[in-house]
Amino acid sequence: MNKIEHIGIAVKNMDISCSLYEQLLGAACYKKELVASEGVNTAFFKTGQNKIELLSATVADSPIAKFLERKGEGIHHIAFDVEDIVVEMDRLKAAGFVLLNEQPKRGADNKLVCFVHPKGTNGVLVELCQEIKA
Ligand SMILES: CC[C@H](C(=O)O)C(=O)SCCNC(=O)CCNC(=O)[C@H](O)C(C)(C)COP(=O)(O)OP(=O)(O)OC[C@H]1O[C@@H](n2cnc3c(N)ncnc32)[C@H](O)[C@@H]1OP(=O)(O)O
Ligand SMILES: [Co+2]
Repeated sequence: MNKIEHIGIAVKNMDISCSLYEQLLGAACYKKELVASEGVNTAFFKTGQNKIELLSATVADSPIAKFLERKGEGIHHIAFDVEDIVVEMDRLKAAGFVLLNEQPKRGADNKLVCFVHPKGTNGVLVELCQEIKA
C-alpha cells in the first residue's frame, strides 16, 4: 500500500456538499464523475498528496444509499494507492481478508479498484486503487 489515495465521504446532496468542501478546503472540485456501476456520483478534491472523494447515491439500492439510510452522512471508506492491484488482492486473500469483488473493477478517476469487507478490517471499508496507465 503506497499511500492513502482518497477518503470517501457519503453525502446526501452533492451540490450543497461540493460548495461546503470548496469552502472548507479552499480548493475547487477538480473532477465530477458518475460511476453508474456503483450507483454513485463522485466529486474529487486534491488536498496535498491525498484526495477527498464526495459520494452521493444515484439509485436507492446502492452501497451509498444504504449507508446513508443506516448511518447518515460521514466517512464511508479509505482508499489506498497500490502498484499492482492483482498482487495486492492475492496477498490480502491469502491473509484471510474478504474481498468484495473477485476481479478488479473500474472505479472513478481513472482507477481499477477492489473493496475489502469492513467485517475484517475493524469496521472500516477499505478500497484498493491502481492508476490505469495510458
Ligand atoms: C468505485 C467508485 C468510487 C471510487 O473510489 O472509484 C467508490 O469509492 S464507490 C463507493 C461505493 N461502493 C462500495 O462501497 C462498494 C463496496 N461496498 C459494498 O459492497 C457494500 O457497501 C458492503 C458489503 C460494505 C455493505 O453492503 P451490505 O448490503 O451488506 O450493507 P448493509 O447495510 O447490510 O451492511 C452490512 C454491514 O456492513 C456495515 N457497513 C456497510 N457499509 C459500511 C462502510 N462503508 N463502512 C463500514 N461498515 C459498513 C454495516 O454497518 C453492517 O454492519 P452490521 O455490523 O451488520 O450492522
Ligand atoms: Co472511493
